[in-house]
This record gives sequence, C-alpha cells and structure tokens, in this order.
Amino acid sequence: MRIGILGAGSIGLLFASYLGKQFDVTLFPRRHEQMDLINEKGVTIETLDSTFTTRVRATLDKNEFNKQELIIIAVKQYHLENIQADITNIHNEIPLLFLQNGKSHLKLINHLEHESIIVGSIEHGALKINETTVVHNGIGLTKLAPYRGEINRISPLLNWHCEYFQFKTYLDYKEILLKKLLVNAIINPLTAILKVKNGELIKNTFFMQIFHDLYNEIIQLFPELDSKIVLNEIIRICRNTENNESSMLKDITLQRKTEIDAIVGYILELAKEKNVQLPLTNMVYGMIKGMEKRGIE
Ligand SMILES: NC(=O)C1=CN([C@@H]2O[C@H](COP(=O)(O)OP(=O)(O)OC[C@H]3O[C@@H](n4cnc5c(N)ncnc54)[C@H](OP(=O)(O)O)[C@@H]3O)[C@@H](O)[C@H]2O)C=CC1
Ligand SMILES: CC(C)(CO)C(=O)C(=O)O
Repeated sequence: MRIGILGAGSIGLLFASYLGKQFDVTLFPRRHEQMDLINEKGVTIETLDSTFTTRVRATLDKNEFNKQELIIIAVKQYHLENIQADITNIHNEIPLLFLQNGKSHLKLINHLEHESIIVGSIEHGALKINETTVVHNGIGLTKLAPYRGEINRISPLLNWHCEYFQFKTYLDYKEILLKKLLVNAIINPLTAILKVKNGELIKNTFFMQIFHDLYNEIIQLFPELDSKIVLNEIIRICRNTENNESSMLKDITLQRKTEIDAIVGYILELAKEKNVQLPLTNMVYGMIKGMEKRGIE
C-alpha cells in the first residue's frame, strides 16, 4: 500500500517510522531543507527500548499525492486552512485520514468531496527532536473511525500488526473525537501552564486536584458520557504518556501558536450555546492565549 503523509512534525515522523517498515511511505514536508535531510538520512525513532531508522521518500511535489493509496494528514489544526487547496486537489477516490486533536477540522472535512474520509484519535506521545528524529515517549493506540465511506478501503493498514503501533477501529467518529477532546482539554493546557510532563499531573497531588476540578467543570457539559469512565481514560493516557511533553507544552516552549482554540475554545463555544458558565476553563483558556501572545510578540 502506498501511503503519503502530509506534515513531517512529531506525528508525521512517528507514523513514517513505523508505517515505513511495512508500507511504501512518502512524506510531504513543507520545507526543502527537511525534505533533503529525510531523503539523505531516513527517519529515526527512539523508543523506550530501541532506536531504529526507516528509509522513506520525501518530496515537495504535490502531483505525487495522486500516486498514493492513502493520504494521512498530520499537520496542526491551524495549518489546515493553508493546505485546503492541496487536499481538495487530491483525487476523490483516494482515502484521507485526519489525525488532528480537537474537533474544528470537521468543518473543513465536511466540505471535501472525497469518497472515503477517516478520522483518528492518537493516544501516543511523540516529540520531534530534529528534522529527521522523533522520540516515541508514550505508547498508545490510534483509534480510527469512518467519517464518510468505507473504512475497509485501508484494510492493509488495519490488518497490519505492530506491537508499539496499533490501530483500532470504531464505528462512531463523534464519540472518539469527543473523548479525545476531553483528554486534550485537561492534559494539554495544564501541562503547558505548569510546564510539566504529562505524568506529573497525576503524580503531584496538588496538580491532580486542579486536574479533577477542571475535569468536573467540563464534564457537566456532556451528560451523555459516563464521567467516571472518561476520567479513568484521561488518567490512563496521562500514565501511558507520562514522559511526554504534550503538543501544547511543546508549542508554548517554542513560542508557536497552540491548538487551544480547537480544543478549549471549542468547549467554551459549546458552553455558551448551552448557557453554562465554565470559570476555570475560561481561566485556563485565557492563560494559554496570553502565553501565546507573549511568545508571538
Ligand atoms: N505530538 C503528539 O504527541 C500528539 C499530537 N497530536 C496531534 O497531531 C497533530 C500534529 O501534531 P504534531 O505532529 O505534534 O505537530 P508538529 O507541530 O510537530 O508538526 C506539524 C507539522 O506540520 C507541518 N506543516 C505545516 N504546514 C504544512 C504544509 N503546508 N505542508 C506540509 N507540512 C506542513 C509543519 O512543518 P514545519 O516544521 O515546516 O512548520 C510541522 O512539521 C496535531 O493536531 C496534534 O494535536 C495528537 C496526539 C499526540
Ligand atoms: C496524547 C497526548 C496527551 C500526548 O501528549 C496528546 O494528544 C498531545 O500531546 O497532544
């Protein structure tokens, strides 16, 4: 199966390293410099117990999209607008897989005319440390569900077994995205504000109290979910990715824009519609927006 990966950041490199062991992978980075380095050195991954390099191709040639049998979109939410035209030009019969945190990408996806669109929720922790190297800091699942069309179009991927890199399919994309939204609404801003790795949130009793308070405030918006089960899932992901720096902490450290609007902003919009006050969530949102502004100025 020929797989194209659009975006060669933490997640793009993570997917390329594992999938490149089994499939014919082409990475589509944004910059020439990164393309050359990937073509020269391959992609190296550091896992808990080993380091290995996978040879994959990298290109900036967008015509190559249409030679793929699956395109994985591994850019941030706020990059999607810039690549919307590229995605629209991909032939409609090529399946697309979107891996973004948050839920804002659903608006863009809805406008696409592709026959098969899959959305994913990643529970791995990954950190790009240079243009060709990623550290796999937390082993988790990638949950996939069809947004439109048949998920079986990517059955070679679904049937492939790799111990540290597993996929599981679900029927209801709304449920997996909503649960992941809650994971990111708690872990990402708190780790970015407190400047701690994910595991610290559940090891430090004071941080854990803040975690619970924020969670209890947000979960009231979603009476359809079992509060205890979701809480345990968030704690499980924190534990599995204990050594990871969340993608939001990474963005704040590098003074980049974060995905706060697609995650916490989305929840605040929903609260407004439901006429529910979320003071803690508002505060957390303001803190991240303020830190972002300070970084960008
Ligand atoms: N990292 C993690 O542990 C996890 C991340 N996620 C989610 O996965 C998604 C990707 O995150 P992550 O990999 O961490 O983000 P990164 O910021 O590490 O990577 C994003 C990449 O997209 C590239 N990019 C931006 N615009 C373009 C473009 N026009 N063409 C090609 N490439 C482009 C950037 O290139 P450049 O370097 O040139 O700017 C960058 O390499 C996010 O939605 C995130 O929330 C989900 C779970 C875990
Ligand atoms: C799974 C988790 C919390 C890993 O850090 C993540 O989604 C992120 O960092 O964005």
